[in-house]
Amino acid sequence: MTTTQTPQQSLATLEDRARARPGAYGEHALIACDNLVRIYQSEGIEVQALQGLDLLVDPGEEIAIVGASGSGKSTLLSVLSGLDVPTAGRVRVGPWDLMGMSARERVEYRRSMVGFVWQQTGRNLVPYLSATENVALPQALAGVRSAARRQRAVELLDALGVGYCADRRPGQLSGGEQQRVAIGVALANSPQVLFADEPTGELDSATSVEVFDTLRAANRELGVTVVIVTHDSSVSEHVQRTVEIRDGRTSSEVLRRTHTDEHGAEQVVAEEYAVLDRAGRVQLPADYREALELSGRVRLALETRHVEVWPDRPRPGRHSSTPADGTPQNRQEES
Ligand SMILES: Nc1ncnc2c1ncn2[C@@H]1O[C@H](COP(=O)(O)OP(=O)(O)OP(=O)(O)O)[C@@H](O)[C@H]1O
Repeated sequence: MTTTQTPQQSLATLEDRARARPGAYGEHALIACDNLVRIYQSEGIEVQALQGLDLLVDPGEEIAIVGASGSGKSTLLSVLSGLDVPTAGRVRVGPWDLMGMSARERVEYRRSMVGFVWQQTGRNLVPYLSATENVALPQALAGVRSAARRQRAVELLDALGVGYCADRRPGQLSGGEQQRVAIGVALANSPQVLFADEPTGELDSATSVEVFDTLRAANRELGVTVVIVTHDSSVSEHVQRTVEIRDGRTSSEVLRRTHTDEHGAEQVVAEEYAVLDRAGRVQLPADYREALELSGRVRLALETRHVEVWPDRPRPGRHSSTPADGTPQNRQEES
């Protein structure tokens, strides 16, 4: 039997199908890195700094990106800040496609969409200007009128808890105060994203906590999405989400959330997740691999709600490599 569709029906069918189709990768994210590759050529040697990195950051998140030296953090930050273009992949921040920007668009992107705090305080602040004048400066470059920029500078410094520093120059501020004023400078032109590169690298741990608190205030009270890049893994105590980069790829995440127990007391729970990339690859943490001596080939078993990973170890007196303490149904056995 054949059915005939009216033009309206077929149009409705097409629309339904289009709506049911999965959206583009990361379409609701503010920052979407899709399979980013960055290859450096240095004296005939190729270095793959980013090796297919995927990362999504939602609007309003505060995240930290951590990783050992050489893992690719600075390369990723250079790409996201519009200073460098990846070799392959796609990267979008808000409406800006960072792969296809002209030089002029890059300047505009850096001026209006993103703000920066660098590790070296000298790079963030002009030494002969007061804190207020430092925060007013980027606004002047963006064409904001004098009275309005001064008012915003004062309000920003107050909101960040460093209003008392307003009339002091950087040389009259502690390292922590300088970085907190620098956060004000970064937020001067109301960017949607704040990138902080090792913002506490030159500070002791007590002062670092104050800077993290200020970044949190920027995130929670002013609604700015905050991305902190650091090699300091203790940062995960100060943010809700920590993404670890290993060998140029996102490898694991720590998520912190507040849990209320049966007595009404609030507890912070931190859970570690592995990251499954879009090709289905997952990196097992080193301590898991070492505990079970997992290496090379492993056996997978699909269970109703989880996947098991077994060492591929022969049992004494057997030819098969079925694990000694269970019989997983692997894919080969099922088919
Ligand atoms: N301009 C460049 N030319 C050649 N190789 C580079 C260049 N920049 C980075 N690399 C290499 O790319 C890899 C990733 O470097 P990257 O600086 O992104 O790592 P990182 O995690 O930021 O390290 P660190 O914490 O030490 O700054 C390293 O092997 C590095 O040597």
